[in-house]
Amino acid sequence: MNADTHAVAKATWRDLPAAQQPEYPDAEALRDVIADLESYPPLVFAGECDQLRARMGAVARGEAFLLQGGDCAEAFDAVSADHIRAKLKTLLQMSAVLTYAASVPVVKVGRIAGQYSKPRSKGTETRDGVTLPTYRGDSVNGFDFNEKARVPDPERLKRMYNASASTLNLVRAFTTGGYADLRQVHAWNQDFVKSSPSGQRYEQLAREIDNALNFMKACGTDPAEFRAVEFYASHEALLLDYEGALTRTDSRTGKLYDTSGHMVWIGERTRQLDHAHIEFASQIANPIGIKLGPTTTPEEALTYIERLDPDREPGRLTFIVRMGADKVRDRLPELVEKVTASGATVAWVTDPMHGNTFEAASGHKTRRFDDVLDEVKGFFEVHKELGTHPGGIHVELTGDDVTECVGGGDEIFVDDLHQRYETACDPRLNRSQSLDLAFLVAEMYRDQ
Ligand SMILES: O=C[C@H](O)[C@H](O)COP(=O)(O)O
Ligand SMILES: C=C(OP(=O)(O)O)C(=O)O
Repeated sequence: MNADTHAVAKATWRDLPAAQQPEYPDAEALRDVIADLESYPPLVFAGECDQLRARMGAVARGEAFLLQGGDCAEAFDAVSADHIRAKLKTLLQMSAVLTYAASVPVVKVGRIAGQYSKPRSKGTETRDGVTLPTYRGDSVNGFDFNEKARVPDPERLKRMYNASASTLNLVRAFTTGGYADLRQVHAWNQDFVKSSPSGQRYEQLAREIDNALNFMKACGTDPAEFRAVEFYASHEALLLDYEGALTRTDSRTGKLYDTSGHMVWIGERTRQLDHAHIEFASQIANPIGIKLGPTTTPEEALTYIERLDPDREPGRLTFIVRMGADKVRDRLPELVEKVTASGATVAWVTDPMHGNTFEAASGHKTRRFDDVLDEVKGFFEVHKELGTHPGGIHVELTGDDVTECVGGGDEIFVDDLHQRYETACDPRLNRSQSLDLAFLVAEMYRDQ
């Protein structure tokens, strides 16, 4: 990166309308924070973003599978070794199962170290006759329902930077320092299979993985890949003040990179073609995701390709489809057909969470495990029918035993939701539901 002055000279997105941005009461305080952020070191190196683009290229070509997952909204008070370890452990366990079943490399990407900002459906929230600005993530305002907490505070952008830096530091230590050893991860999976009520169903697959590992051990094979894993960080590029301040010119290539994370995505609520988020994404060289909801037209999808992947580089662009279990089989085929016919090679990934949210009678936002699974099934069916590659899954999950989504092998009932409902925004799969999903997706992948 260039040395001291990191500010991007021509930020073409700044003059365009941007949805979902906080209204800060003190513009000067915001300017000061942005100046500080611009002086901070990058959180990731541009070369790592290039490496992930190459890995995503393999996903787009059908030679690898993406596992992208983590919290809906990270929280500053959850930046602890226990939370980070549990989340990472769950992702590693899922990835071990998927790697074996898919027989292709699994690209591991966390919704982590930057996922602190939330787009919301409503600008305000009313409780007992009191109306306040909605909570927009710890990077913007406080979760507590009082006037002071809900005022957007630019100092929180610096806290997001620091929280992301310490999370990334621990993730790098865990993934390269021995914690992610495949034999250890497999032993955790064996424990899950033994102790989970639905575990018997997965015994066969777990035994096959065990045999494969024993065979390699007997052959004297002990590859370095068993002891460390490549793991990348991603988040929604929502707050353009923050993302812009961390966007730097790479001294090797002269290109711009958003150094707040390896991969960033543009959400369903901010993907307007003539708005700032798409323009921002078009300027940076990171691998980019775009969430595609059920109203996405093939023309829009083709325009995203024109704008974001003009060089048609596999790995540059990932379409993260979140249509809902009831719509994916109807709406996805036309998109995949037209994109494929255009000659572009994008990665297709399913987000089976965001189209399947509903409010339980208790008032908790929740999702049914069966709907999540059904959307993944629909996504696989569409790709099977069209002869294209179901490139991966993007899920909201936690390593903790929360009760936020209903169903799963270790079944959570609607009446259980209140017991450990801890998400700051949308409901996440808990550890056992996440592992159930991995085993079930592994079975689907094999059938494919
Ligand atoms: O995570 C996605 C969105 O931020 C979330 O679904 C918005 O939730 P809301 O509809 O309660 O605002
Ligand atoms: C806001 C999100 O999703 P979407 O843009 O698909 O609603 C998200 O993934 O956090």
